[in-house]
Amino acid sequence: MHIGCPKEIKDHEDRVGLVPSSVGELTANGHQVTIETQAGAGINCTDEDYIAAGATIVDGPDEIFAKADMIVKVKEPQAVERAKLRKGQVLFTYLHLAPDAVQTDDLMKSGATCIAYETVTAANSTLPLLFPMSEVAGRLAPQVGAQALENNGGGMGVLLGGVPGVDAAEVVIIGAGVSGTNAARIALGMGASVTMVDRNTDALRAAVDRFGTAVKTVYSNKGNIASLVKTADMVIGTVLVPGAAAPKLVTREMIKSMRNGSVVVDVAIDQGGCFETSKATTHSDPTYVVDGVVHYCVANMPGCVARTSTFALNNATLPFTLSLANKGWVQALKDNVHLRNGLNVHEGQITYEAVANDLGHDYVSPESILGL
Ligand SMILES: NC(=O)C1=CN([C@@H]2O[C@H](COP(=O)(O)OP(=O)(O)OC[C@H]3O[C@@H](n4cnc5c(N)ncnc54)[C@H](O)[C@@H]3O)[C@@H](O)[C@H]2O)C=CC1
Ligand SMILES: CC(=O)C(=O)O
Ligand SMILES: [Mg+2]
Repeated sequence: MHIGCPKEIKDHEDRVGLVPSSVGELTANGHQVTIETQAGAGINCTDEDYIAAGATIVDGPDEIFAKADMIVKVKEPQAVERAKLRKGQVLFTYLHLAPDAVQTDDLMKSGATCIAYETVTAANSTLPLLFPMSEVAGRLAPQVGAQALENNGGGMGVLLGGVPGVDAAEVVIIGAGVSGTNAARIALGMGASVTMVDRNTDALRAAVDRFGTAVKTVYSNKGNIASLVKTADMVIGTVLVPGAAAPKLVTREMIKSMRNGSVVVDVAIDQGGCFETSKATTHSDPTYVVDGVVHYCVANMPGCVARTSTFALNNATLPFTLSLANKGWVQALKDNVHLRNGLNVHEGQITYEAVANDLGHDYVSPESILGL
C-alpha cells in the first residue's frame, strides 16, 4: 500500500502522523511511504531520518493526497486538505466530528473512508488512540492554567501551590477519566487543592485509590458543580461521551458566579467544550475573558509538546496503521471490532451513531458497509 503523511497545517501543530521508526516498520512490511518535506521538523526529525527509514520525501502535500491510498495525520483535515481527499482513499487521524458540521459535510462530499483515532476502542473499554493525547493534555492543563492564573496571564495573581501561610489554589476537575486523572496528578504535584467530579462513581473510586485523601471527590450534578465552580480558582473540564458533543456542564451563570481572574481550562473543547462560554482557541492566541474569567480552550494542546506527543501517539497508532496497510481497510475492520469502531465516514455516509445523532444525519452501521 502507498501511505502518505503530509506536514500538519493547523495553527502551531508541530506533531506529525508518522515518526521515522513507524515508517521503518511500514517499509519493512513492503509498503511505500511518502512524507512531506519538513513534516518532522517540530519533533526534531529530519528528512534524512525519514529517508533512512525508507520514505520518499516530496515538496508539498499535493502529490501525497493525489497518490496515497491511505493518509496518516494527527489533526482533523483542514479545509484545504479536505478538498484534496477523494473516494477510495483512507484517512486515519483525529476527526472530532460531532461538534464540526462543516468538516463532516466536507468529508462526506469527499467520498473518502475516514477512520477517527478518537473512537477506536480497546477490550477494556478505553479509547487507546485518544489515551496518550489525553495523558498529555491532562498533564498540560494545570500548567497552562497556572500561567493563566498569573497576573501576566490575565488571572488574579494566584500561585497554584500557595506558600506557607497563604492558601493553595482550589482546582476543580470535571471528568475523572484519563485527562482528568493526569490533570489531578500534576495539580497535586504543584501543591494545589484538588477536587475531582464525575458521574461515574467508579472513576471517583479509582481517583481515591490512586491519590488517597489528597483529592476530594464529588458526584457530578448541577448543584454540586455550581457550588464548586463558584469558589474555584481554576476549573478544568475533561468530560467525554465518546464521539458525541460534550455536555455543557458549566453554564454562563456559573461562570458569572466565579471571582474575577479565575481560570477555566476546557480540555474537552475538541468535542465542542463543556463550558457554555467556551470557544476553540489556538496556541497563537490561547485565552480570552468572559465575565472576568480567563478561558483557555486550545483544541490541540498536545501540539505544543510535539515530540513527546508524537512518539506517544505513534506507540498507540502503529499497530492499527500496520493492520490497515497490511490487510487493507475492509479486512482490517472486518477482523477487529475495535478498529471498526473508528469508522466515522465512508463514501458520503456517517458510520458513527453519536456523530449522526448530534448532526442530524442518517446512521449507517460499519457492519452493513462491510457486509457483516
Ligand atoms: N484539547 C485537547 O488538546 C485535547 C482534548 N482531549 C479531549 O479531552 C476529553 C476527555 O478525554 P479523556 O480524558 O480521554 O476521556 P475519558 O473517557 O477518559 O474521561 C471522561 C470522563 O468524563 C466523565 N463524564 C462524562 N459525562 C460526565 C458528566 N455529565 N459529568 C461528569 N463527568 C462526566 C466520564 O465518566 C469519564 O470518566 C475528550 O473530549 C478528548 O477528546 C484529549 C486530548 C487533547
Ligand atoms: C485528541 C486531540 O484532539 C489532540 O491530540 O489534539
Ligand atoms: Mg464574576
